Amino acid sequence: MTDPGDTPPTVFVLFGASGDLAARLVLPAFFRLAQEELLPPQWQLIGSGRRKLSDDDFRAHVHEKLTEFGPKPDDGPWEEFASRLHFASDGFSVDDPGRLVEKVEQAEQELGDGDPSSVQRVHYLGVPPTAFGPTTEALGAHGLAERSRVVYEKPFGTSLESFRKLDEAVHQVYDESFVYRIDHFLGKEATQQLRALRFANGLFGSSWDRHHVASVQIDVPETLDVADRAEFYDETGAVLDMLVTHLFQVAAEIAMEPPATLSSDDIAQARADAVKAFRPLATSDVIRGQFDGYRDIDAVAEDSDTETFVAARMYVDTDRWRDVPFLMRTGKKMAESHQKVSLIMRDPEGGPYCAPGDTGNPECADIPQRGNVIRFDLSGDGELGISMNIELPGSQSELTTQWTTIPLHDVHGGDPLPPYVRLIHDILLGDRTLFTRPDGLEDVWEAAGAALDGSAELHSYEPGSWGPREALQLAEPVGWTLGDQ
Ligand SMILES: NC(=O)C1=CN([C@@H]2O[C@H](COP(=O)(O)OP(=O)(O)OC[C@H]3O[C@@H](n4cnc5c(N)ncnc54)[C@H](OP(=O)(O)O)[C@@H]3O)[C@@H](O)[C@H]2O)C=CC1
Ligand SMILES: O=C1O[C@H](COP(=O)(O)O)[C@@H](O)[C@H](O)[C@H]1O
Repeated sequence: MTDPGDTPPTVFVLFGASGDLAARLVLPAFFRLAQEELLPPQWQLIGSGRRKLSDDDFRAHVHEKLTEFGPKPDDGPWEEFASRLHFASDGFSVDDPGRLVEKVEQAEQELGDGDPSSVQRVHYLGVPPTAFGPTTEALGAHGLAERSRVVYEKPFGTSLESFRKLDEAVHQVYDESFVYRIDHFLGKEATQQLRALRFANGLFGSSWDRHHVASVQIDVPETLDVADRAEFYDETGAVLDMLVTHLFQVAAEIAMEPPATLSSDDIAQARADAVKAFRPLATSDVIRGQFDGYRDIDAVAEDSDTETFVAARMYVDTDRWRDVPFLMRTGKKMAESHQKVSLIMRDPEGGPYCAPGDTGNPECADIPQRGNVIRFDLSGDGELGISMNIELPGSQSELTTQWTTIPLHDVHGGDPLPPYVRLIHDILLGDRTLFTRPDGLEDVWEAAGAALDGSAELHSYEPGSWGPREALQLAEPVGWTLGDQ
């Protein structure tokens, strides 16, 4: 991580500071950054909300949430951290800025060492998506957009139309270079490894195409329920919550052509170009599912047809990936929780070994199915894995599949960080590499095709299963590498 020592004094405004995202992800990330000494030398955080809270009330709230979600305040430096927390009550809108403008001015007087205009502002919109537009407009109207970066949570739009409307509203106030749209899967440690493994290793870079890869799988089953956020979930569903956001961005990281450099512009451009090449999903390429019992949850409509599961088979229309299925799957209340990205390598041809059932050479010896896989585990600190077919040591002549793994927390000298810690650090330093751009997002809606247009049938599935049976057929002939293939 880059030393933040040169970062100017910073006022960080957290809209939605009393909400769930702030409690579970943003405030813990801030505290971790303080622990790692990765915050600017001079900073203050102002929570913003419609309720009335004093600074001390807010500090008590943050203490309670850190105690619940970690890192624990007792691990320090809590007192120092708490002294930099403030709260601006009474909301923030074009008509009424509440207490926010005066709180920001006060912070800038304290931080600016006689020059408040030397203080940079970061506005983090941890509010419901419907509040993105009005809050941005209010930032412009009350002069708080000056000297600032603005951060949007996902989803940034729920359709092409709402995306364009929001994008226009944001650009009325902000130049694109100051806008940071979060997709936290891009901030995961193992996602960074996709680029490193491929572009820094000739062995893998030369295999990264349709000649060597039979199928790409981005598999994110979750055992998680939705009962504690049912209202949000019933309006959103798995396609918007996960598929066209996180899974598509990871697919773009895999599918991208080599960027000219590692600059943030080149990488974001490569990712955006990859999304542009996604072929719109056809109805036969999408399986939507809903777990049995979903409609009995409070706050879920009795006749809800929101999907809690989606599997999709996408093709990327570039010469590199022609005819290689990108299989994506995610759902709630499934059998197991994983976040695994796998490149399943093609079986060898023309030699003494071949795939089971290969009729070309009746003499050849069978190799294990899906024996050669490059895998990225995005969960937790992340892990890389490669499976190979090797000769079983001993007297018998037999192949077996063996995995070799690199858990990222074991890498000597490394210090894996949770995605929100990494992303907030990048925002403070002005590095936009891991954030989405409007050109990349606009094409997402086109690619979503049948996943969003309502043409894909809704199947039911048993809680604790791997989803509807139909999703298994989607992955044939290679099959999913997880679960009951
Ligand atoms: N929770 C999560 O795990 C994740 C959330 N997100 C995204 O983060 C954002 C916030 O999510 P979450 O914290 O769960 O949501 P919440 O419903 O908890 O809302 C956050 C806060 O925003 C304020 N708020 C609510 N409605 C409005 C409004 N109309 N205008 C202004 N402020 C409002 C409320 O504070 P007050 O009443 O004090 O004003 C509330 O506490 C959303 O965009 C969500 O999609 C993204 C990934 C994960
Ligand atoms: O954004 C979201 O992501 C989580 C899964 O990601 P994790 O890294 O927090 O495990 C998902 O459960 C949630 O539904 C979705 O909104």
